[in-house]
Amino acid sequence: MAEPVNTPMPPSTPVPASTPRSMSPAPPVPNLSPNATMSAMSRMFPPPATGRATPKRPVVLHIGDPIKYNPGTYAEFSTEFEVIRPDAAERERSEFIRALKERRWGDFSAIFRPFWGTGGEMGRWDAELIGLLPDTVKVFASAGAGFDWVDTELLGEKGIIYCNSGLAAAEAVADFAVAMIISTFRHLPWCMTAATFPPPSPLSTDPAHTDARAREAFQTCHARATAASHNPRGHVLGLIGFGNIGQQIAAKLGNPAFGMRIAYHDVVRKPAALENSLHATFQPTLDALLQASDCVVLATPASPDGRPLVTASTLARFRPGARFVNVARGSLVDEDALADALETGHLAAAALDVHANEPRVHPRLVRLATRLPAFDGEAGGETPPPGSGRVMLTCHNAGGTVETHVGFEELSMRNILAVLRGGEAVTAVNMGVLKR
Ligand SMILES: O=CC(=O)O
Repeated sequence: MAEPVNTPMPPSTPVPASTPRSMSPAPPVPNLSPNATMSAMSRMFPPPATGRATPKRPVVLHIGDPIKYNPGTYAEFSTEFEVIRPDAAERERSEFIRALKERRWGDFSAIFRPFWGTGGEMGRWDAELIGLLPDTVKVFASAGAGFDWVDTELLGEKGIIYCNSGLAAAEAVADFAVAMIISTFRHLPWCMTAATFPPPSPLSTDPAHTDARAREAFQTCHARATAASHNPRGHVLGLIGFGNIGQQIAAKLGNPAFGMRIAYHDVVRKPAALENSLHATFQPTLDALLQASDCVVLATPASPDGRPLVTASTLARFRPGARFVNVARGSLVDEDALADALETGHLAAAALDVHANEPRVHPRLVRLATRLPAFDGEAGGETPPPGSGRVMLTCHNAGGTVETHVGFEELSMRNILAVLRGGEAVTAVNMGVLKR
């Protein structure tokens, strides 16, 4: 049964630290400070002043968890609209389809998904689901930056505006990317694995540090990681995608902070004023970017056809010893080819927050992340052998902060308020294909 939600908010379950982010073409980088308050967010995404009373309140279909962080905006939202929230069972695909077919929720005007971790139970928003939406739907506003799970073009053909929330996630993703980029220069997975090696057995009473293998792992890493580690300063950071996230990464790692030299490639060159303010050099082709970069970062949406951008042939064009970071989508990378490039040492290191078959992480990459480099006895030299301990792997966490979720909720509501009041959406992504 649908849960009526025009009542005070129930406490909701904690928001999973899943991950939002957007690589969509960027408006100017907003000041989404970690301390952004509800009212600050409201100022950032103000509703247009075109509200008009309607005799019957438009219906909003709210999929996923109840609102948790923005009671003020929600009070406005739920006064203006009749909000219907299908329960978890109704959100399963077969039941969701049945409900749409029998018009269980009537002629709703908007779809509202405020969280990334819930509200996706019905699976991909493809022709099957979109074809069942009533003609009254005008806007679908969702948490999350990526929209590879929804056919935004088809929504546009039906006259439905799709709004993402990448703007709210950009700072969190960029911060996480900074950590990952530094990891590729300093081999943090190796340092961390060595410090905790061997993992203590639950039955052992022997503290790890008395284990000879633990001492050896520590001392080897302490002595040898130096030869493989570099300061990011002066190295070229090559960003594939220069939307909100790419720009924020550039701002955090370029001059004067970390002193990296910023290069980027995107489908559309950014205005000179923006390039100048971020000291960013445009590379007109992907090849040119790869050949110029010491560390390549993916910050671009998934390919519409789901095909990888980073393949064996792309990897062959990276500089020998380059580093690679992915905070975009796992589907953009051929993971076997990446494992090959790390095992041969063509790439020095990688850091991957996203994976092609989440929640499964590619076993070759896991091995590369968790095995300590095996030195070839005393004769092994200073440089560690390629591959092992050179990959940082995380669980699609980059965008997952409280501040991001505060922004997701607020921005999704602001988008719906704007469109249903007859104004402009704040973060529409499919206006180019919208049939009115
Ligand atoms: O990956 C998460 C998102 O798309 O926001």
